[in-house]
Amino acid sequence: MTHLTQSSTWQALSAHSKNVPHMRELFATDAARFNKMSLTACGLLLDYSKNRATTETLDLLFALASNSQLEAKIKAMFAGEIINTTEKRAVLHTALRSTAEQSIIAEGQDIVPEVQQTLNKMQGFVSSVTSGQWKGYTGKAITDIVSIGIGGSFLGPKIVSQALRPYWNPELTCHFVANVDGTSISEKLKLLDPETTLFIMSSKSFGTQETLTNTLTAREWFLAKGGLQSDVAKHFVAVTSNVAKATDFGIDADNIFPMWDWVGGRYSLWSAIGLPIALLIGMDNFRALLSGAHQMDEHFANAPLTENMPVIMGLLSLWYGNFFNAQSHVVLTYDHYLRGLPAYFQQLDMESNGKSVTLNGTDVDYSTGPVIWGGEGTNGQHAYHQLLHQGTALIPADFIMPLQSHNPIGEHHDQLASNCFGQTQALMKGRTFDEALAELANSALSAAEKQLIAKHKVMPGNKPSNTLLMDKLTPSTLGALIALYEHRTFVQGAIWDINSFDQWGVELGKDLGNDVLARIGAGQDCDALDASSNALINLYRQGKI
Ligand SMILES: O=P(O)(O)OC[C@H]1O[C@](O)(CO)[C@@H](O)[C@@H]1O
Repeated sequence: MTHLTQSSTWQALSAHSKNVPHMRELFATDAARFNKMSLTACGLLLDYSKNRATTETLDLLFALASNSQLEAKIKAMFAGEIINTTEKRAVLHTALRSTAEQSIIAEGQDIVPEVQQTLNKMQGFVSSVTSGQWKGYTGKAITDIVSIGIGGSFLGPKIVSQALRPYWNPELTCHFVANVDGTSISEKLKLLDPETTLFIMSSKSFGTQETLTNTLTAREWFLAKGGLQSDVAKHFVAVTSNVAKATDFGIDADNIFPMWDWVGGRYSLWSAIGLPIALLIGMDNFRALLSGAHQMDEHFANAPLTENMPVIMGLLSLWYGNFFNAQSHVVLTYDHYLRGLPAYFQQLDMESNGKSVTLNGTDVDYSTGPVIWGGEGTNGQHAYHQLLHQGTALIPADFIMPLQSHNPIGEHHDQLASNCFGQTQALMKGRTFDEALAELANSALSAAEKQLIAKHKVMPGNKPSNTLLMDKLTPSTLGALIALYEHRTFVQGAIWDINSFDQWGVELGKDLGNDVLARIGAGQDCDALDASSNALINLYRQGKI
């Protein structure tokens, strides 16, 4: 057994998990439950009262956090210690949203000036493109941006841009290409005019197959459509920590925006990887996004554990994963602009906490990161919510909703909000057999049929949910919301004693993919691998089954 599962707090949580009353009872016996179990920070309100938690539960969870040295680990991250031990890197995405007055040391050097310089370079670029001063090769202003990148170099820019649609510059459109599937880039290129299109190649490593291939295709298209090699600099810029590789690739040195090893890919939207966002919403709004995230950083670093929003959310999710065998966690956004957020949180959390060994290499004997999934309310209510209400799996849920809509038409927002609050209530209360039977009292069914149908209508309830509210979706509240989930992921990784900042599991697939590519191109049938892989490669080479 690991130290964690051996600890008396873990054992106490395990015993306590069998004795928590149904949430109906918890609400019935405490009218002040919402007041006690909700908090506001950085423009967000978290209602965590609809959880299987009593004061004893929370005390034990906070003790677990303290015993795991969570506060010291938070300090170590903010201080730039090498907490990504397998890659020997500091983890300082928080420095990207620090104030210019701060001083943050990574590898012996204050990194704040570099961060500010890059923001200023972005500012100059954004103003040059949006003012029309930046011209394409025929002298026309840029109308279309194509952002090429994958993983964190795609999801952050795409989903944050989508979320901040009301703030877009109407003169610009942004397209996102990630997948190496030629269909993806082909369909985008069909819409574009090379004279007015600017490509942003985003790759921290500058070595990711998908991004390199898509950029080469974009460059070939540009040249085939009439652009000259000498015009490439007017239409291609790059964001990378590998400046040498980007220049070798042919990107003009002036058109390279730097990022750094101490920024993980899935935490990089705050760096120049966020350039597509900045172009669309303008630099003032981009800075407001950073500032919202910075406020959440301050809250996370300074609030006591018991009043710390990311800590509370991280602990409650761990509670269900480790003590109620919850294998997944659903994120439900009641705002069309936030429809991409579940996919963003999916990479953030699953790439970070999908780990099976502790920092010192011991196999874990507890569950780590759950499957994160979700979608947009109310659509999901007519699809997968059935399983949330009556399925056999316990799936804790986060409901996220702005109180004011950017599009306040008629009764739409009242209906959206009532669905959101109705769902959390239904999950919590459920419906008992007697209630179901009473509802059928006046129906024409026979007594036996009523008994049977009532059985099918029973909903156990006691299904946990958090509700996160904000006044309005703005760059600042969105920044705080995303930083909240980043830190929630950190809290869990810290307690599980895993490295939330590497991603070795992705590498084997990449290596074997490259090996298969070589075999496909080898000009002869493959017989060196397992029977299945050989057959699949050979069928692919023949082009028919
Ligand atoms: O920005 P890069 O280096 O192209 O990497 C893209 C993505 O690939 C990964 O390394 C692995 O999927 C992600 O963490 C990262 O965001």
